[in-house]
Amino acid sequence: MKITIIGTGYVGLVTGACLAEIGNDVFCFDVDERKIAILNDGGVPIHEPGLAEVIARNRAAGRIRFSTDVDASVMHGDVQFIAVGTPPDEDGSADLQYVLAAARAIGARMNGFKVIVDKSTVPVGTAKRVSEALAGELARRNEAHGFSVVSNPEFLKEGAAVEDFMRPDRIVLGCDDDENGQRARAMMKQLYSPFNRNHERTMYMDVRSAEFTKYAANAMLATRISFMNELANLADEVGADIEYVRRGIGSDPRIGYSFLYAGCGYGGSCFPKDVQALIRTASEHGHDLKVLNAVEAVNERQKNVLVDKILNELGSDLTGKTFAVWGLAFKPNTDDMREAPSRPLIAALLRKGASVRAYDPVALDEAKRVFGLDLSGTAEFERLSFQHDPYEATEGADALLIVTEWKEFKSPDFGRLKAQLSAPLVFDGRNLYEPSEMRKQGIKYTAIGRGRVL
Ligand SMILES: NC(=O)C1=CN([C@@H]2O[C@H](COP(=O)(O)OP(=O)(O)OC[C@H]3O[C@@H](n4cnc5c(N)ncnc54)[C@H](O)[C@@H]3O)[C@@H](O)[C@H]2O)C=CC1
Ligand SMILES: O=C(O)[C@H]1O[C@H](OP(=O)(O)OP(=O)(O)OC[C@H]2O[C@@H](n3ccc(=O)[nH]c3=O)[C@H](O)[C@@H]2O)[C@H](O)[C@@H](O)[C@@H]1O
Repeated sequence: MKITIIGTGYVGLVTGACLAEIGNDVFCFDVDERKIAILNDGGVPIHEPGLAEVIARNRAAGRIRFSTDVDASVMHGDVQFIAVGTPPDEDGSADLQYVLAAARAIGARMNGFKVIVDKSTVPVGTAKRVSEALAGELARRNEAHGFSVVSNPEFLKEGAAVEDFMRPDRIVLGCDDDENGQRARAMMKQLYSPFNRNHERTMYMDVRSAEFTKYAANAMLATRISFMNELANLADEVGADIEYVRRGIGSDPRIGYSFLYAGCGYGGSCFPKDVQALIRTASEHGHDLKVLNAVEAVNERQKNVLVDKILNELGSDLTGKTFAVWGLAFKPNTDDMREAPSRPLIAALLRKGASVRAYDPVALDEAKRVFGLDLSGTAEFERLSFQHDPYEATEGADALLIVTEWKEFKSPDFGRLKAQLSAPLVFDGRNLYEPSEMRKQGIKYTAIGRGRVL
């Protein structure tokens, strides 16, 4: 099938590459000339395991190409995926300007039946607005081509995006009931049939329910995390260990083990913005989503939990102290720094007078860029440095802080750490180590919700 992908970010690029991998003819369009130039030079602008290989294979086979040519992109695809960003607006609602710009670009050029797929995460009612934008452009041109807008939200996780796309838990398709909607549904069914393998994973529903499903999924996952973080803070107070509690409740299949890890808060480009957007949608309909408001508030507080523990241990003036920070990306296996808990943590330490030496296996360039945007020109920025080796960061530091659970941090050389740190202090925002083992190593270890064993 001929597919156009509009927006070559995390979702668009993975969608395009994976659809090419199963034999489709894919045209990836972006307005960002820099990204397209990198892709046309054989590079990949983001770090996503396995993606470079899939792109290289399909480029060599002639099944995927990258361009900033909007006319060619609209001409190419019978199916046009909109995978542009939907960042939060000032009031927390999803900013739809890029989605609607993409819709208008299609409407201004289409010359035959098209299926337009909303892949971006968009609030209930957006497909209707996309339809109106397309119809408006067609009316302006005095042309009447058929089209249908399908909602096909994406559930992939960064760091495992290719794997998630190729082996989805489910494919949600929201289609209209009219003739064009049925035609679109048949095309989408054919497009996704290779992913269904042994049983049908595709779920058909109306467009609004599909749009809502995406927000409900992210809101539920964020809720589990904030719930566990709140209990972890209580565990610290009452002298229980949240790791035992996690295992104890996860074994109940009605609860399950996934997404029960307490930590220093959830980040990323999606949970924070999608929780906010759902709260905003609700308030537009006169509803106050009490649970989700609490989920967000708990997460905001949780991003400070490591700073609180440090101040508790070292006192409120951190002038002259140096902290090594391991892990900057919002989660492992990505270079994405959007809403990363490392950002407010490092900013707070710098504000308190400390120096920070930061290390991340892949996010250093992106970290330099975002901290430059956040802090450049300030006195604090002078006290922030980036290291290319984890032990360069810890040499002579007053404490080590762990913010992202990269695999390479799971089994460090504790002897070396202890010898390097000016005092053997580790503050772990991701509960990577066994407290009893740390005690044996002679390291003072503070984690999240592990009060009983400390
Ligand atoms: N990042 C993730 O893990 C997931 C993201 N999503 C959703 O998918 C959407 C995209 O997210 P990301 O891929 O992370 O965003 P991104 O920011 O990585 O990429 C968006 C791309 O769209 C391009 N773009 C903007 N306006 C355009 C236009 N008019 N025409 C062509 N290209 C345009 C930008 O230049 C950029 O390259 C968002 O709605 C997000 O919530 C959904 C599931 C997972
Ligand atoms: O809509 C989206 O963009 C995506 O958002 C999340 O994916 P992602 O943001 O890539 O990463 P997650 O693995 O969900 O982690 C999000 C944050 O939660 C934190 N987290 C996760 C799990 C956990 O148990 N505890 C916890 O603190 C992570 O450290 C990270 O900061 C969802 O998991 C995807 O299904 C969804 O498609």
